[in-house]
Amino acid sequence: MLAGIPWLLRQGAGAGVILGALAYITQSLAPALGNLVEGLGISGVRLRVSLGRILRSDDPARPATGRDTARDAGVGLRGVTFAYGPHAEPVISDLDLSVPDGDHIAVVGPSGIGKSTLAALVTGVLRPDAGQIMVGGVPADRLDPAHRVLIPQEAYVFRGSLMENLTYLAPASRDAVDEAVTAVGLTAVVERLGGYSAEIRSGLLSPGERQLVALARAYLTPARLVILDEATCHLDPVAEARAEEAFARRDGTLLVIAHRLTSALRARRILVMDGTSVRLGGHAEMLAASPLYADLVGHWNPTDTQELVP
Ligand SMILES: Nc1ncnc2c1ncn2[C@@H]1O[C@H](COP(=O)(O)OP(=O)(O)OP(=O)(O)O)[C@@H](O)[C@H]1O
Repeated sequence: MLAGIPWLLRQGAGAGVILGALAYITQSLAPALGNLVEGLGISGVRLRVSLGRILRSDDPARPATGRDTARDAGVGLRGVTFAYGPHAEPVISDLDLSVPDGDHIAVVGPSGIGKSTLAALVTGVLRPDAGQIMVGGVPADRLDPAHRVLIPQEAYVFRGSLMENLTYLAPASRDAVDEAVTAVGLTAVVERLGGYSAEIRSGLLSPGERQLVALARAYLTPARLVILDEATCHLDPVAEARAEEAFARRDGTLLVIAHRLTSALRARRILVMDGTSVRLGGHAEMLAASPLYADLVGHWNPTDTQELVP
């Protein structure tokens, strides 16, 4: 998709790392790349250099940063097909999907089936080879980034104060920050660090704590379409439930790429991607309609912390 992607893949960057980083670029974090301190599964310096090249690229395939205003946070896909190259097998094939404004959907499926790719398409980071993706009546790649926020698995924090990290995407009052911190379950971290003026530096935060910061940062934006792409995978199940429920209570549409089956049970509807078909429905409906989902539920032990990889 981008000139830098093959280079990044050769350096060992996974799809999630690349998509997450590109999503952050389209979410206005580009100026902070120079201060990127951690959250990367590969060499931060090498990734930074490559992303710098991508940002300077005149490649027309580069992610769009549109400015169109959505009328709501509904998502519609019609006949969407996407492959990672002209000769590659499509990851998404002729997909139709309608997610009304205010819906809460969990996306479930085996590793490598295309869940992050779907998230990147809806976010406008990737463009479909065929078909159309609309958010609130606007093509996804022309949407003003302020209308949606993607929180990828790789949670980025930056050199600067905790407050700067939390309010990077949108300015917020102290009360709003307090509310977001309480809602996603970041309070204990703020207390441990000694308050919002604490300086964030490499090694200070665990992966789970970085995810909580990224979640609170997203919670503070006005975006009404929120996409959590395994954004809580480093949290324990209780912390994950708290953070996810905070976003479910928030006004707008929530798409959760599920890391644990509990995310599916919390959602209003479940999108099951199993390679041959994509089905959408409630828990009971999916149990009856999707052998893959029934299998996942059948093997699920509510007392353990197993992940959603069949
Ligand atoms: N940048 C890329 N270039 C080429 N192929 C890619 C790229 N990113 C993803 N893929 C491939 O596309 C397919 C779907 O990947 P994707 O990351 O969307 O799956 P996923 O369901 O999110 O997986 P996981 O649950 O492991 O995160 C996989 O076969 C993957 O190897």
